Amino acid sequence: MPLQDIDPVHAAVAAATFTAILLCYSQIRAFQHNIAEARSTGFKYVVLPFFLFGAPGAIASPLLLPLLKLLPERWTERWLPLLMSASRGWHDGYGPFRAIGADTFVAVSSSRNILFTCDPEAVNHILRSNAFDKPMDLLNILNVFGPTMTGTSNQESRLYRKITTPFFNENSMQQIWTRSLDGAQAALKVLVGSQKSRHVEEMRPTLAKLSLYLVNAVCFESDKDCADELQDCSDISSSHNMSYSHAMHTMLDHFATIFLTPSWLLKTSPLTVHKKAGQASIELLKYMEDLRDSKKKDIESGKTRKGSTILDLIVRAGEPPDNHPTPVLQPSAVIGNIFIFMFAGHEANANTLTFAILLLACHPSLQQLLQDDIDNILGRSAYSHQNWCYESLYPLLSESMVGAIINEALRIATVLPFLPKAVPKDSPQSINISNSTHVIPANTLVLINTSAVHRHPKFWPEPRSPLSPANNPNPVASFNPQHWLPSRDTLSEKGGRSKGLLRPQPGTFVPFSDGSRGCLGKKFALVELCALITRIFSEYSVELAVRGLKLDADRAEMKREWDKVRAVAEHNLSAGVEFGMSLRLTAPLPVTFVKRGEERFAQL
Ligand code: HEM
Repeated sequence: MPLQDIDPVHAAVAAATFTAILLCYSQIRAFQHNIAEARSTGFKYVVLPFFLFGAPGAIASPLLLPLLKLLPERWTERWLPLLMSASRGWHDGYGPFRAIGADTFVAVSSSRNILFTCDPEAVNHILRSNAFDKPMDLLNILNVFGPTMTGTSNQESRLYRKITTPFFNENSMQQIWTRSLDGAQAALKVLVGSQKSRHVEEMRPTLAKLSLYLVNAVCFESDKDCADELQDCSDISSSHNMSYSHAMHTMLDHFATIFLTPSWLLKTSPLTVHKKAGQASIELLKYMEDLRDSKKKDIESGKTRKGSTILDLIVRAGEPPDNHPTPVLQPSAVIGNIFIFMFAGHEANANTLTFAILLLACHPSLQQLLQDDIDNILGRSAYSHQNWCYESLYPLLSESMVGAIINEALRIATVLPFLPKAVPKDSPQSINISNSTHVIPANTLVLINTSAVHRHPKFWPEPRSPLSPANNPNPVASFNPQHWLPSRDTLSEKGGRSKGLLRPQPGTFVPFSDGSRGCLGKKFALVELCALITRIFSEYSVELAVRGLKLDADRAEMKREWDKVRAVAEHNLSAGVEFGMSLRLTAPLPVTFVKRGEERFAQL
């Protein structure tokens, strides 16, 4: 038939049909191939209709997931929780593993297979083996300002770690200890003022500013006043439109928008969300460039001590060494790594501290045990934190109820519900579980589900709440710092004991990850949290805010009101928790800070 006789509509339909058949065929082939690979591992497998991870997943999820949720549950119960891992992973905890009946399994999709695991042997092996890399396609979200230690391959990240590791020495720990004690005092002034007790509607914003202030003071040489930073009243210089802290927190609140929207659109879009996100990222970039430039000047004029801060180490590595034309760090990596330390160095601390305080507010009797330990350890120096010596007190406090509470908050409110890893594209990796070897095919994505690891029923049995058994998960009912102090309360046998605190079996407690890509700031975070908790609870108790109760209310009435407020707290600490850049409480949970001795609900 001559070409001009072909009906264009028919031609288009034929082309579309052919393309659709080709697409279906290639999808079926890809599924067949990936199912065969999943079988070859010897693990159970589940088939996913889509691969909803990384940037395409983040765009498609808001449209697809609500539709998939409309399907009958019995069709979706095995795979939908896996597709919703990013938003629901913490809530579901061990649930998906229980549903599938295995601690390690493969989720098959046409584009890529995912190995999900919460098995301690597998977790320990994967985290400690350098052969498992980071999935850069998923983590490049962190490289918005330039390559970062967290968002790059093992090889590149090793260079950034080598440059910054010298900062994490005992001198820096001493500094974070002292600054945190002063910072806690400033935060208490903002939260409670000079009153004996005060309701605080939302504690997290103040604690987030405090953690950001601390990381800037110790790692980035900021000389800003803590009280000014906490109240957002530091001077904003003429070259900026937002305070530093406002820029950082707005940027983190809009991280996904910034990552997914092209920068030209952020600049020109009329949408408020784009404008806010764009302005915050521009402002934050300017702040980081200002820091870099003023450090460069100090280095040139010899005004600064070599290697004393993260800023110094990063900026020096960005300068060409004598007789060398190129620096060790590229300019974009200088800014990228300044950003990652600012972000990683405060967000997780603020969230962990918020959870720890709120969980203690729900448990007055545990708070009392904490304060007993603090009093015993501090002795007569209790009221003047200026004399609290890091070298002598930190080891004691970290092995007491203070350390137990930090570990328990890290266990329950797992800051990162997943640790992503990847099998290299060109070499399959084997893991041993219970004396069986499993070969994981090349390019498999590996998701260590830390929420399931930390709530694995075999290692961390959880009591149900008598108040609201329906809450799932139930951090309030599960909060049991005495897990960590077996000598106070003999719980189930779980591994050995390191000095005072329980040392859990390898692979059952990994809030900071582990191995060569484990958290570089682990001790920094633990020292900061220890100082803040000790300083706050040495002087104050924190109670759930029970409003409208008369001063002469009798014990029964007080108990009734308290139980009501606690049930709301249990619900909010479960349903009101979200994962964005890290796990956060987003529901309101007002508390009352009370001078010790003035508590109203301690004895109920
Ligand atoms: C409660 C506080 C903290 C928690 C729970 C925490 C947790 C983690 C986890 C789980 C990772 C591994 C992430 C992954 O594998 O994708 C990590 C990495 C990292 N953390 Fe932390 N972190 C905390 C505080 C800090 C602090 C205070 C700093 C710095 C001052 C810091 C700096 C880093 C850095 C630089 C990395 C990247 C390491 C690498 O990729 O090689 N973190 N953190």
